[in-house]
Amino acid sequence: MHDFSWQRAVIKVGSSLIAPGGSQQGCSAQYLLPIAKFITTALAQGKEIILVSSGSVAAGRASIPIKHAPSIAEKQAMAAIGQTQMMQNWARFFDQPCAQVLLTMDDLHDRQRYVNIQNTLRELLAHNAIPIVNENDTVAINELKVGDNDNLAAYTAMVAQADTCIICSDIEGLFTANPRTDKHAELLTCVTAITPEIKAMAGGAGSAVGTGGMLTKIEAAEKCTQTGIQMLVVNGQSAATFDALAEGKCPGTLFTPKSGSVKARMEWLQYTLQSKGALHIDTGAHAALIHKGASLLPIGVVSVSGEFKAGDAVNIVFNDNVVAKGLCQYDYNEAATIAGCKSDAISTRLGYTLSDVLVHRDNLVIL
Ligand SMILES: Nc1ncnc2c1ncn2[C@@H]1O[C@H](COP(=O)(O)OP(=O)(O)O)[C@@H](O)[C@H]1O
Ligand SMILES: N[C@@H](CCC(=O)OP(=O)(O)O)C(=O)O
Repeated sequence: MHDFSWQRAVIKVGSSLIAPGGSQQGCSAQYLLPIAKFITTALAQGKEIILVSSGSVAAGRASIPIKHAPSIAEKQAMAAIGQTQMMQNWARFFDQPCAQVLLTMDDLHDRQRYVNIQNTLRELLAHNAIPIVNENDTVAINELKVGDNDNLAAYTAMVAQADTCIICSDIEGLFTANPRTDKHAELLTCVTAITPEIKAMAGGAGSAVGTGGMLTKIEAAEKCTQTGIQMLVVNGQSAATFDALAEGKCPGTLFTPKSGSVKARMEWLQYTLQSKGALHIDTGAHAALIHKGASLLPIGVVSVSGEFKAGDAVNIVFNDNVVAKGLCQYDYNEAATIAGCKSDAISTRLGYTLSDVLVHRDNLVIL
């Protein structure tokens, strides 16, 4: 088993674990206790977790007993019923509040909404809530869908700036071929590059309730590892899996981040992304950014220039020198309105608060 360490993880739980009885029986707690115990212990150690939970359609299916293959509208109705059941199923395992976060691809594409999701997740983690993310199946049409929760977990890990994405499935990990159809298939314990050979190993879903099978897990691994996030595929049906994970061992397949990928993100921010404006800062803010590794608060900003939207890159300027670059949480008008004000006064000035900071440390590079 390969060792791994982590601080902020997305844990994705597939439909086969939420509704193991298939379409007849709906939600079940059968596999959730070891997962919940692992999460509770990790939270107590100061780690941070975001759940991506599938299962709304599979859970809701029991309440809409139809003999034919469900239409899109019928599936959306199943999701609407099953989503609340799935949330309740999780909630009974935690003392912490469980927070429902429903997303579509459209939300992830839109810069302002992307920043909003990021801020909400950050706030939920700061208040010890457990975000439980799923696709907003009741509203998403195919064109606006991520389509499967493996890729959704990868996107969530990116938005949440997690270092790890753990995919809990009904199988040990990635095998050289689908072990349900090939008895010679062998488990790969570590994948360091997503090559065409690796992609060719992946087949489709293994159960009636699963979506995408290993194919979508490989796509997710590609997204994660390219952005500096390690990804694991493990068997969520086995309690021993979570004992191993708690000891920092990967009992399934570990996909290691592409070398230089974290640096690449910063390089992208520094060199590729064009700055759309500037935040001019005072001495105190300059010292906080350079010496304390702090985020940029509005109180340290003396003036704002340029035309930018929330989520755009801006230069951070001190004494006419560009000292840093980062993604601004607010648009130009908002930033100009709150420049110089204390974070707790943002809502008085704007009528709302999107974030306490103008540029979060995670989205900032010192030049
Ligand atoms: N190369 C492979 N290695 C492991 N599993 C594979 C492979 N190719 C296809 N699969 C199938 O992928 C299934 C897991 O994906 P899926 O059915 O979508 O479940 P989940 O609900 O966990 O996402 C396995 O049960 C297995 O049948
Ligand atoms: N959003 C869907 C899950 C789609 C999905 O990817 O399912 P799975 O392959 O079980 O992770 C639902 O909640 O039913």
